[in-house]
Amino acid sequence: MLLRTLFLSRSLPFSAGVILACLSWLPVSSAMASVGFEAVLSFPHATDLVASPVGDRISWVSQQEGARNVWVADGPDWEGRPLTHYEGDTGDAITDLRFTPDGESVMFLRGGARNREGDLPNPTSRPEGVARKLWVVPAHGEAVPRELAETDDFDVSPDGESVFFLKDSQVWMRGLSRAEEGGSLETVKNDGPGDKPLFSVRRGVSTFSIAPDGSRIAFVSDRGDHAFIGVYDREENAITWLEPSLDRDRAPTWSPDGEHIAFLRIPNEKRILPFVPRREGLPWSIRIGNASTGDTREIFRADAGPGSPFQPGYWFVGDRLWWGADDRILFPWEKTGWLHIWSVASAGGEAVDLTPGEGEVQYADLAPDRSALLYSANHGDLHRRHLWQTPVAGGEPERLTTGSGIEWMPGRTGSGTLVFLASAAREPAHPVVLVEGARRAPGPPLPERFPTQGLVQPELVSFPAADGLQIHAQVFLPPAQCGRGPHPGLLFFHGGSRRQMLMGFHPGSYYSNAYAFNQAMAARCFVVAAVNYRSGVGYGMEFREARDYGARGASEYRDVVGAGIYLAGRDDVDPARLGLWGGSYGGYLTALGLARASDLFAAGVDLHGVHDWNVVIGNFASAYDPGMDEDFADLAWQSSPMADVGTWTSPVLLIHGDDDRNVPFSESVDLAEALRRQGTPVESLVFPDEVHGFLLHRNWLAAYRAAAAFLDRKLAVAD
Ligand SMILES: CC(=O)N[C@@H](C)C(=O)N[C@@H](C)C(=O)N[C@@H](C)C(=O)O
Repeated sequence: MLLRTLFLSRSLPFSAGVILACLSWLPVSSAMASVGFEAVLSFPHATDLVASPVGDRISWVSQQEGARNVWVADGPDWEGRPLTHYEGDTGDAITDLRFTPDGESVMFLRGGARNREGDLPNPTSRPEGVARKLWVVPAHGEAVPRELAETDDFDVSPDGESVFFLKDSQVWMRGLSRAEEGGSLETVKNDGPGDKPLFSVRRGVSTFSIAPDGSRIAFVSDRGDHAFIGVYDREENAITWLEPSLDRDRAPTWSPDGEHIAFLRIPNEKRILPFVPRREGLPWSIRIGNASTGDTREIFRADAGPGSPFQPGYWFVGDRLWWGADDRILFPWEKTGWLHIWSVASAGGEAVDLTPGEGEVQYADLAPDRSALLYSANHGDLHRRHLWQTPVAGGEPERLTTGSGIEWMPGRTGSGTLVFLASAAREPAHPVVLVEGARRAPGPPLPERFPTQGLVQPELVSFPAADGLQIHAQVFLPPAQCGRGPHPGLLFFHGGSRRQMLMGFHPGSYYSNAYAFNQAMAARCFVVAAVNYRSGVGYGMEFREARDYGARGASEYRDVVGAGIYLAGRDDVDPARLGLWGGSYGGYLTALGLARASDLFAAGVDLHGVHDWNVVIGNFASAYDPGMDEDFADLAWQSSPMADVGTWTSPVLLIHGDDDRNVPFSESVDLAEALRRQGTPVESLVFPDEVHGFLLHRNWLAAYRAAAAFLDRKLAVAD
């Protein structure tokens, strides 16, 4: 950087230029150094927070520089401590954290999720291969994790005596016992049906749920264009189907008395494709099934229009129902154009909007006594998340948190303590316990080298897209040491696209890293704008299901242009030095911007980007055949960067892991070939056996370092 400044400063005689450049470089270098990538990515990121159903205890997963571990904290001191001690950047995800019913042990899965072909990720290319296993560790004392089974899904019986798990898409069972009082749980080898599943189902089981008394298991058997819900009775050794239909039944949810099951019934619709707007659907319904007879009855049916397609929510709400107190069934519904949680009596009747207002629920769960719903949402503060609780039959929601931070994943311990995950502009995701109204942070602490003081508070801005739609972005400004500018500008586009960047560190690890990178690029004297483009979440259904977005016309490209014009129009930005970067869907918008507007955007970094919708849609929808609807396939092609590669002249850095299950590696291979053929400068960085959202911390570090170096080379100094 210094060398380029030395020899490119035209406005002063060389000697003065040298002196000024040296002087001007030193504070900038200190700013850059104060937010180095190693340091700004050194934070612990908390996920998967769970509250013990008994007593005052929490557990969560802490991921720090690639090492992932299970932590625990106990009231009243709430001092966090690790229960596991996995070291190193191994890429082994820890998920599905769960307390045993007595709160004395924590169970979890270790190992990444399978792809559609059933392959487990192996980003370190271990020659011996990898596994995904269920572990249990005592929540106190000398915690030694014990392996229970190789599986992808599990649950513990309500009495804590048995563990049920999925293996080869069938349900297996093992007894649980403790070798000694207070010791670790272990499976009792000979308790259970030996070396075969507890029961076998044709076409297998995709999910299951154990009845409150442990005597029966409700399960979903997904059979392609339809899905059944069955109930296996352990004593009768028999399966009862809940009124089988031509639809897709899912989310079996037991009544507290174990006699009934609430479930979703969603009509199959063949031509539902991802990455295109969906505003209407064949209305879905909620039914109550008798677990003994299999008889069912409808208690709710979505109206036509908004909310007619079942919307599971993004990030955390998911495919689920809740059976609340007074037999209220709670469910997500977008009837108002905003994703809310509603409730209806299990006997049927009028549904009630529990989370009214202009905002959408991101995460929800019942309080332990089922009387109230705890949820995180962005009502009144669209660019953050805060917590509320509300009675399951409806009423005025009570706000639990406010302020400039972001809160999500609320829960209550068996003792009633409110616990949640939180972040802020300079604080990555961490667990919080509310004690007498005061926040306690069980840890782990930020490392000394984390550059808290080098981070900026992003500013919220909005600007018109090329078609006038109001678009919001967070702007990260360079520190004073960078001088007045004009500075290079950098636009960031999140992926998904059902995502939203927020006014602080993000709940998701992928975007928490991206937020940190944007902070680091501001410290390198870029003006950075993270753009919440149409088809993202947080702004309601109309914005999310924007007309003609994605493969149906790339209308979100108008937001890319609007963002470029906004940035170029800032006094502190040099319009000749605008860059783009983003991953996956954000890589798609980066590529689209460079392909269609290399005159506006001078360079870009495209991580695992989408470049041909007909390829990527086919990767998600195996039945998709471009030949079946040539008009759509042509529109999808015209909506893809590959269609406009001929006008792409600006340099690009392509970064991709070759075990990418979301966006095939070939998307970057094919784009590179097309660009090379026409002499467009293309650089690349490839990670063998790495998946879509990089599992290895070192790969994120390498990617961000390469991206920053590339953007520095192309944009940092005015020609
Ligand atoms: C079907 C669908 O929408 N899948 C998305 C979750 C998805 O994989 N989108 C990618 C194109 C993408 O953007 N992936 C990451 C970055 C994400 O945030 O999902």
